[in-house]
Formats: sequence, C-alpha cells, structure tokens
Amino acid sequence: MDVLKRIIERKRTEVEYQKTVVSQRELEQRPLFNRKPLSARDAICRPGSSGIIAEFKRKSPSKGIINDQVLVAETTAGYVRAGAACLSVLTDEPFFGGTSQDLTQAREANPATPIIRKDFIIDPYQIVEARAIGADFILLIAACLSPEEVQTFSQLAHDLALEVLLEVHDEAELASHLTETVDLVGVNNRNLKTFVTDTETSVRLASLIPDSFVKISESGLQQAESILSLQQSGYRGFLIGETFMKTADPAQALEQLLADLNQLNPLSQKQYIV
Ligand SMILES: O=C(O)c1ccccc1NCC(=O)[C@H](O)[C@H](O)COP(=O)(O)O
Repeated sequence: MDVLKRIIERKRTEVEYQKTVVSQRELEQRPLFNRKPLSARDAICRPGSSGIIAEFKRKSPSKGIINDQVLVAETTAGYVRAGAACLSVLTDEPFFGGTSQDLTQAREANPATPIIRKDFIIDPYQIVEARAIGADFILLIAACLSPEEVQTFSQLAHDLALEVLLEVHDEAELASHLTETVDLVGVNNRNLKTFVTDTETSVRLASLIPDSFVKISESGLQQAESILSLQQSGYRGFLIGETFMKTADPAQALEQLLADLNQLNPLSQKQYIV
C-alpha cells in the first residue's frame, strides 16, 4: 500500500478518536478560535516578501528522523527573524512527529506571521481544530480528497476566515480539483510513490495554474538557483522543510539561502528583507 493510503487510513481512526476527546463545541470555545487569522496571500505577495514558507518538520516517511533536537518556538521565531514570509507546522504525529501543541507554540512565538496547519485533512472537524490551535491557513491535498470535498472544505475554511492551499502533483489533479474557492495552489515536487523530488514538476504545471491563484512550489527545494528559476516560471511561494531542518541551525540555513538568492539576482538585491 502506498504511503499516502497508509497515512489516510491512520488519520481516519485518529480523527474519530479525537472527536471523542474534544468536541467541536469545545474547540469553538478555545481562546485562539476567536483570534483573527492572518492572510498568507498578503504575506507572500507583499513587496519585498521572500515568499518562503519555512517548515518545522521533525521526521518524514521519506527521510526518517530529520531533526529531533531543535525546539519549535525557537526554530520558528528564528525562521521569522531570518526572513520567512509564512511558517508551516506539521501536526501529524505518527508519520511526521508533529503535534497540535507544536502549532500553538509556534503561534505564541510568532503572533504576526501566517502559519499553515500542515496535515492530512479529511474531515471538517480538523478545519475547526486548525483555527482553534492558531492556524491561519490549511492544506487540502487533491490526492486525498474528491473535488466535492475540496469545494466544501475550502468553503468551510473561508467561513472560518482561514485561507486554503490546494496541493496537486500533476495535470490530472489540477484539472479535476482546482476550484475558485482555494487561495493558493501548491505543486508538490515529491512523487509520493518513489519519494523522488523534481522541480520540473512545478515548471511543467506553472502555466496551467491561472494567475488569480498564488502559486507555491513545494518540496525538494535546496538551491537559490532553483528558486530563482521557479520565480521566473511564476511561483511566488516556496515551501521548504528538510533543507533547513536537516541542519543544526535551521534559521541560519534560511538566512544563507536568502543571501544566496540576493547574490544571484543583484537587480533585486534589496528585495528580500532579512
Ligand atoms: O516529506 C515526505 O516524505 C512526505 C511523504 C508523504 C507525504 C508528504 C510528505 N511531505 C509533506 C510535505 O509536503 C513536505 O513536508 C513539504 O513540502 C516540504 O518538503 P521538503 O522541503 O522536501 O521537506
């Protein structure tokens, strides 16, 4: 069975159990549920934005343990100081070693930076929970959902003032799942069957995504050169986890990447505020 199927099977059991522990009504009474979410679109598109969505990722199915030494509040605050436009916090525990508490700690440490709840959303309960733990936007993965679910889940997210990043892997998912109700469209460069990452996937799909959506390239991004070339293809956002997290100082790795990018592109020397 492929990894996504295993993740989703596990997630269904986990969400049903979680509903018996904390009801939706209780989630709606949490203090963070009443906080006004921030716009990832605005953070990524504002002039001078690095567009980097820096991810806190302890482990993954493709790499195993990446970094279990660093702390979430310290690392995410470092990312923001280094120039991240947004943060991504994985909240899946079995496969990625993340928790909802991680996201809440990142929220407390970074009150002015949009945070995505990076998880495998298959139930409306998780969207309400996303707002209650302090997220500003959510991920909907086309490979895990029907087009109708993307439509209804993104509508619910908007009703809760959360933005939506729709993730696709290929042309077919884009054709079947893209709807006006999402805000950002992410192309995942990681083939979930082989785990191989190839930024050509983003290049290939770029022109098929209407410019009304903010385009995000996800996974396997390591070099300033790749980011520059993806910018030239129309991408505004770059979701990066492992490249930063595999180092002892993830924020310093982001700072270095932005310095390399500025070096490569002297015309926009002052573009990234670091
Ligand atoms: O990262 C994995 O191994 C993985 C496996 C199966 C499903 C999803 C997976 N990753 C989630 C992500 O989307 C990435 O964490 C994110 O795009 C950052 O990727 P990277 O920069 O390559 O860590």
